[in-house]
Amino acid sequence: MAEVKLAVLGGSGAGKSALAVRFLTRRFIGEYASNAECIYTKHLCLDGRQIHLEIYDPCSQPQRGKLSLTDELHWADGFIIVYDISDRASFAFAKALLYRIRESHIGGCKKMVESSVFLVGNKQDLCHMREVGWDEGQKLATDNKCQFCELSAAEHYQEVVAMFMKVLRNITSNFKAKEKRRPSGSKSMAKLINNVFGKRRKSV
Ligand SMILES: Nc1nc2c(ncn2[C@@H]2O[C@H](COP(=O)(O)OP(=O)(O)OP(=O)(O)O)[C@@H](O)[C@H]2O)c(=O)[nH]1
Repeated sequence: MAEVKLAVLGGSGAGKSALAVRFLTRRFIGEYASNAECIYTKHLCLDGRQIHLEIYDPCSQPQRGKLSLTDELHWADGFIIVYDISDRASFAFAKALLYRIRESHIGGCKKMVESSVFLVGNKQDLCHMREVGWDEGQKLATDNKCQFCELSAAEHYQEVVAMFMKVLRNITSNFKAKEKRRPSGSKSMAKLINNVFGKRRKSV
């Protein structure tokens, strides 16, 4: 079973917990304890493939033992970067997070990292209090070559599921691409030995 680790990152109050819980339980819960980070786990079937999913939802309150951003970058296979369309500060925070992810693209090649990052403008239902335009979000995503959508964890269950499934598909296709790229050491070594000794044996 493929293990997928997804970090949902963003500014305080952007709706990280609301999005994760909405995806996992279909329910929108108004208030979450913001002093606890959690890792939700879920088994799901994606295109016929069993996935063991871990979703990391950090807490915004400074806390002893809390994962640092560097830890989060090393831990996750993919990222959902959330901002609140009615809060420009959360958009600035999302921009800084995207920069850090691009700069750190640990292990994976740049393209793979970009495809496993999804920028989400949450709280679209608060359009009367909008501070960040859709086009600003789209431009930030284009500049960072990642996917983008605006939605509302409060009102859009289907859109939330579709967004999570899209980023999970990208992550698992990255896994397959990495598998293909991995030089199968044993095979190439066996081939090398065979070529060397095989030839010699033949010539004897
Ligand atoms: N109107 C509206 N409110 C939302 C939406 N998503 C989350 N909220 C509210 O925004 C507040 C913060 O939501 P959380 O999910 O706790 O946000 P968070 O990013 O996990 O917050 P921290 O844990 O403090 O970092 C809560 O009061 C939610 O009810 C949404 O789509 N629309």
